[in-house]
Amino acid sequence: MKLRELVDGIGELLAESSGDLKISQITHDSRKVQHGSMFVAIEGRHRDGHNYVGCATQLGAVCILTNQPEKVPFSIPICRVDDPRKAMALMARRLYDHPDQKIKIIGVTGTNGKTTTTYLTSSLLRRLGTCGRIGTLSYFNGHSEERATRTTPESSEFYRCLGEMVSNRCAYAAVEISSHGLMFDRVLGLELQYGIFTNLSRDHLDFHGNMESYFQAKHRQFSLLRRGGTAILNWDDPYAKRIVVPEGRHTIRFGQSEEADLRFEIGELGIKGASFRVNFKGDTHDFRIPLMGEHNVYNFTAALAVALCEGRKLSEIAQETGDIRAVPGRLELIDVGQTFGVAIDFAHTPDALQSVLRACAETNPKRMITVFGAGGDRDHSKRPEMGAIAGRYSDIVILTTDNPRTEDPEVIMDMVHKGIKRPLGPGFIRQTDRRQAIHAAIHMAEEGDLILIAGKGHETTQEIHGRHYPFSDWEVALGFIQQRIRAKPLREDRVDRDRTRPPATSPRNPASESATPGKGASDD
Ligand SMILES: CC(=O)N[C@H]1[C@@H](OP(=O)(O)OP(=O)(O)OC[C@H]2O[C@@H](n3ccc(=O)[nH]c3=O)[C@H](O)[C@@H]2O)O[C@H](CO)[C@@H](O)[C@@H]1O[C@H](C)C(=O)N[C@@H](C)C(=O)N[C@H](CCC(=O)O)C(=O)O
Ligand SMILES: Nc1ncnc2c1ncn2[C@@H]1O[C@H](COP(=O)(O)OP(=O)(O)OP(=O)(O)O)[C@@H](O)[C@H]1O
Ligand SMILES: N[C@H](CCC[C@H](N)C(=O)O)C(=O)O
Ligand SMILES: [Mg+2]
Repeated sequence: MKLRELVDGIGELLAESSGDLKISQITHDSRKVQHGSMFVAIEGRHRDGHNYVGCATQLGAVCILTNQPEKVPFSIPICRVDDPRKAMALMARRLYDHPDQKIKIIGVTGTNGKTTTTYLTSSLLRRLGTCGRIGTLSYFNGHSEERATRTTPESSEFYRCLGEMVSNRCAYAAVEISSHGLMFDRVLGLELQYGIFTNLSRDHLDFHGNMESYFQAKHRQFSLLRRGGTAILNWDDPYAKRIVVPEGRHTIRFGQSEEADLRFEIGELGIKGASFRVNFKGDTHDFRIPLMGEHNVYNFTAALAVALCEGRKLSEIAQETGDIRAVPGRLELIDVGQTFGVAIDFAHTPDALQSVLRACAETNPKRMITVFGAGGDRDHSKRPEMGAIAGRYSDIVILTTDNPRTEDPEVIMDMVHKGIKRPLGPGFIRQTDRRQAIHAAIHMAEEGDLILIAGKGHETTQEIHGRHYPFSDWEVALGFIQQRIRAKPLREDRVDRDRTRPPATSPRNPASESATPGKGASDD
């Protein structure tokens, strides 16, 4: 696209003569610059993008988008704007030819359940057309999957990915919209056909300060709904009632509340999944999904709302839920025939941990063993709460390290420890090394016990001081279970190989055989 067309009405070209330049790509990251790129220089919290203008130019950038042209000492065409992130979003949307006008976008916001809901939505829509996805696990453009950098990437990547979905003839895109994404204008300009609100609970207060600001950030998603679009709200969450849906948009309230338009009633919850009855506009059907926990019934119902709006029938969807698969790292069971259960889950907020521990309790384990920690450089206030919840629902708590990032793991663990409210001993172990913590859980487990390894889910690395060390809870746990099986063979009839995923399926860095921090570290 010509530079002049891209900039028109959004910014000011400092040398009008450069208007005919062709721009092929737009990026905020000098490392991703290609020949023909517009480089957006952003002054961030840690680094100043202007320091990378030289590098961007060498890599082929042909124009710089900035609010501080005086910081660009090179003779390169400059576009001046007031806010580079906002301008980048509007220009990226233009460069990729307004992809949100060509496919229906389903935005999902909320503290927990976004990733699961986007997967379920794309699964329920697949008979109507391909559904792309943007979120924590990966970006799927309808043809190939790329490793995710953020849950909601910067607008340059976000719109590029939507553009690829259009080229790959996707009919839909299910996208996770994080509160950071909304605050940093990563999805500015986007028009949503559907806006889902899953729930709101404590998280990210390091960034938002308090729950009210956090809610207001999430609330922004609903201003993106296009006329005729639909807000899909979890009516059992008190925050949903405060969401103001703009005029000319529809609303579907889902949940167990009498007031819900799409109402469900839980039947049975257990290790094999959930059964429940759904009522929508007088039509009632029984559902059974192979996902554990009431929280997954909420996620499923949100996805169901989209499918129903798109014309699918409750009766036909009820017939096809058997092939739904667990999302990687979300209550994924490892079952290679051992006599105790092992579940891997991404719970890293108090509410998620409580939901997942409740789901585990519904399977009536002999003893509940929980291995978990809290991430560094993230909301401190959630740490003791997570400790309290783990203590409340577990017979044995093994407190360990998550991604400490730049923090001291012992300090993080001290904060979680405060909430656990039980003495160190057989019911409460502190083990800083996550690998050793998982080892301890697997070697103490007895027949009928259930081990939950929470916090890292699908992640295949552990982040320590800016370096990512290969580490996969799945692989580490599987290795120790197999070690135990070799030591004492288990009953053949319990082997369920279908529930054992092949190693390192994650789109992120595959973890190496050895999951020991210190080996094979990579820079961020
Ligand atoms: C708080 C936050 O979200 N910060 C994000 C923000 O950082 P920042 O504005 O401070 O940027 P910076 O790191 O100082 O860099 C400034 C500029 O220099 C550029 N740069 C930097 C280095 C270089 O070599 N070349 C270069 O061009 C950067 O691309 C950037 O444009 O912009 C950066 C560039 O896009 C992001 O990498 C960074 O994410 C940080 C690392 C992060 O951890 N974010 C998390 C909290 C996040 O966004 N999470 C949400 C929610 C997760 C969820 O709950 O699901 C998400 O959507 O992922
Ligand atoms: N509807 C829900 N309510 C409460 N907890 C949930 C719900 N759905 C999932 N969880 C819990 O939250 C964890 C993360 O789920 P998921 O990845 O779907 O959420 P997310 O909102 O995408 O999270 P993130 O913000 O980290 O990307 C799960 O592993 C589970 O423990
Ligand atoms: N999307 C989440 C991921 C947290 C994962 C958890 N393992 C941790 O490190 O806290 C975040 O950025 O807060
Ligand atoms: Mg997610």
